[in-house]
Amino acid sequence: MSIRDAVLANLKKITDPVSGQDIVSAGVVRALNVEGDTVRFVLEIDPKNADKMEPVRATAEKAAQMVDGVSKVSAMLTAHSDKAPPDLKPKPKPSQTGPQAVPGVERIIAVASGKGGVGKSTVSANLACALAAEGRRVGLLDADVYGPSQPRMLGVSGRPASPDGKTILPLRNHGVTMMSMGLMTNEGQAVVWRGPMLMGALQQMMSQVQWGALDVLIVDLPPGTGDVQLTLSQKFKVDGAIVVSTPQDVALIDARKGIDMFRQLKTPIVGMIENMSTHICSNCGHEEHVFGHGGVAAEAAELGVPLLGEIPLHLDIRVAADGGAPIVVSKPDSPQAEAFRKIARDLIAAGKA
Ligand SMILES: Nc1ncnc2c1ncn2[C@@H]1O[C@H](COP(=O)(O)OP(=O)(O)OP(=O)(O)O)[C@@H](O)[C@H]1O
Repeated sequence: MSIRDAVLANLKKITDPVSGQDIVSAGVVRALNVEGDTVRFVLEIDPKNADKMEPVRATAEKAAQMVDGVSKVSAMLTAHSDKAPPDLKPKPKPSQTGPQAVPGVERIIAVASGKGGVGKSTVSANLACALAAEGRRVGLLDADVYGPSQPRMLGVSGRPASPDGKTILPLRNHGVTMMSMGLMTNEGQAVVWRGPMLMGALQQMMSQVQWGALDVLIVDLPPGTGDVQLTLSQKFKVDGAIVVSTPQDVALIDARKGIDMFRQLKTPIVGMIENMSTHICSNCGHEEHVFGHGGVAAEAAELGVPLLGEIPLHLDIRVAADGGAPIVVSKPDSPQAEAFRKIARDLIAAGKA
């Protein structure tokens, strides 16, 4: 186990007195940095809890110190307000054209799929939580207006507040700051989203939601190659796209269309993920390939894009997502969670997330 993983494992044993979760899952541990035998991290807290959190800081420092190979630890408390992170967005100049960065957001990664139902939202939720567990500041925008699923997957309910009528306060769980376009409409009300409306809503999500400072904003796109994909890539500087596919031919044909679209839009392709790869029976351990296996690896090789990982088809992944705590949070040590966590670690190591 690396020093970083061992430190994270020790920090996970400490409870955040505010949320009741462990301090890593609660997103309190930030900017964990290991250099040789020196470990540094910050605990991001609401300033009004400073007194309560000082003993937690001292315990966290000791916990990191216990790890073999660590000789120096620096843990600091930094102020953060869950309710209203500082608005880091200067008003855009009217003369600005072309794709823009979102101030305060270091990178935007789009998660796309050619075909619906291949597990794009499940992958987005697990990647977001896995990156947060590694200490990254992560935002997740559910841009799937036709079937928003992130509130359920991340276990958040309620509607986002807008105290001043201008800014929108996102929701937060498992260390991930989340906003869903589906939450902007009335529950149970079918909405026909037309192109201009979608464009307006997406821009509103980027510029009016108080994301705070983020290392990475993951955008869970609707399936296919429609208006949301176009608007996102044309209006905002998208640093990379991940295309999720199952191994079947029908899904792969659509995944190829997705990759073509991003290439035309000049959005760098981070890679492909095969979801619902091998299935291992939870009763007998028998391995079978429900949708085939390796189809995405072959397609990725043909298209010249990296294969980021293969996620097994496993009942626990669905049950966890339906239960509001993705598998990387509810069973972080399972092989299923490890498949997601490895992708997250590789993305960080490659400077992509
Ligand atoms: N690896 C997996 N193992 C088991 N179940 C999975 C896996 N990936 C996704 N699922 C399940 O498949 C269903 C569809 O997944 P999900 O909603 O993530 O797909 P999607 O591609 O985002 O769909 P849509 O196109 O409708 O937005 C969900 O019930 C989810 O829990």
